[in-house]
Amino acid sequence: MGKPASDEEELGVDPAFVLPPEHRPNQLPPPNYNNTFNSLLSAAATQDIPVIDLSQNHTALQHHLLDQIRNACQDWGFFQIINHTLPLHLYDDVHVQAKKFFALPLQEKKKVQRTAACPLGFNDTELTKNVRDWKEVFEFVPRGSLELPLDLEGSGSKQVKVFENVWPHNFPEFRIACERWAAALRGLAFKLLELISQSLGLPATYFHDFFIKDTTFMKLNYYPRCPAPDLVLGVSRHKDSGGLSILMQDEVGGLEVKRNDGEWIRVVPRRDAFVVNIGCMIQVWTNDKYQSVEHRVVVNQHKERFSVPYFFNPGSDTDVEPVPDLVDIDHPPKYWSINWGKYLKQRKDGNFKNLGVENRQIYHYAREY
Ligand SMILES: O=C(O)CCC(=O)C(=O)O
Ligand SMILES: [Fe+2]
Repeated sequence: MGKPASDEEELGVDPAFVLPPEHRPNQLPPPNYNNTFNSLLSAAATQDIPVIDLSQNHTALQHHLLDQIRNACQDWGFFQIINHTLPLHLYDDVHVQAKKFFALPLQEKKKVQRTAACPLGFNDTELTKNVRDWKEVFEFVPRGSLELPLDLEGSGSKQVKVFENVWPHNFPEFRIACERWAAALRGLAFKLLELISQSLGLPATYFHDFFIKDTTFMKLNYYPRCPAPDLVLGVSRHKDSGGLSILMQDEVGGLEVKRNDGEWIRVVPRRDAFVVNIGCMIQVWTNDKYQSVEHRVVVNQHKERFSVPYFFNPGSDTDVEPVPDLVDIDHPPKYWSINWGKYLKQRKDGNFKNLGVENRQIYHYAREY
């Protein structure tokens, strides 16, 4: 990327991936891989994000569950859920098919490549904060197509552009596995949204209508082994921008969450758990009561890694602003209204090419900004 080849030889990787020193990962001692989830528990960081048991979701224990969710959202912005009742064999199918897809020759994957014109499909040049991520991604929308506004400047035009999923040809089992898993996740996403509403003292279905025509994205993330894991990241530090993120990861580990004291904490992979985190739109709705927390992905020299996030997002035409019930004289609204469709479009454009400026963030809509 404009640098002499010698830089690459010296660094071990293309300089486009190399982070400024202050954003490079801290190296954990090399884990003792023998391919089981348990062996990794001992090698990972000493504190884990809260693990919440969803089987408590019945009258006798619901109070307790809501307390746990409130505490996790306030203290971490992240938690893991167990006893979620989703059939894991559907995830295993996705994992198997994802492995097959990413093992295809690059020219095959590029046939379904994401372009400047369409934010769906395969991508191996994603940027986070304008540095290349050490990963390959396949992205699709569970609804089949995505409608985004054309006008970002506020001319009042309601014109939209419709993007369709792009699936690899002659690979129907890949599409079937992805669509089945996405369909199974939608119910869980609404359930989590209800619990979050209740944990805020709002009616369970308070946010439902915003998500009826959801713009949910799913990603299959593939992080290849990396010769220089101390210089690059699979995904640089970022906050998820939408509603809720619900992620399955394999046993390798690498996801790190920024604790409120600024320390990066490794999320311990659990076969039976989803990682759930609050996105920026929930931060705006809750007027900062629940915040979207920075996280990043560390890669490693020994093992490739897969993860499958489900980004549960509101409908494109949703105007997101602090919920009136969460605002009062002591807690005045911190944000102006954000049109989710326009915000999403701007962020997608920024992830695709280096626009030379910081990507759109919610603090650009903060009232005192
Ligand atoms: O791979 C992971 O564990 C997290 C990925 C992530 O943060 C993202 O895709 O936004
Ligand atoms: Fe993320």
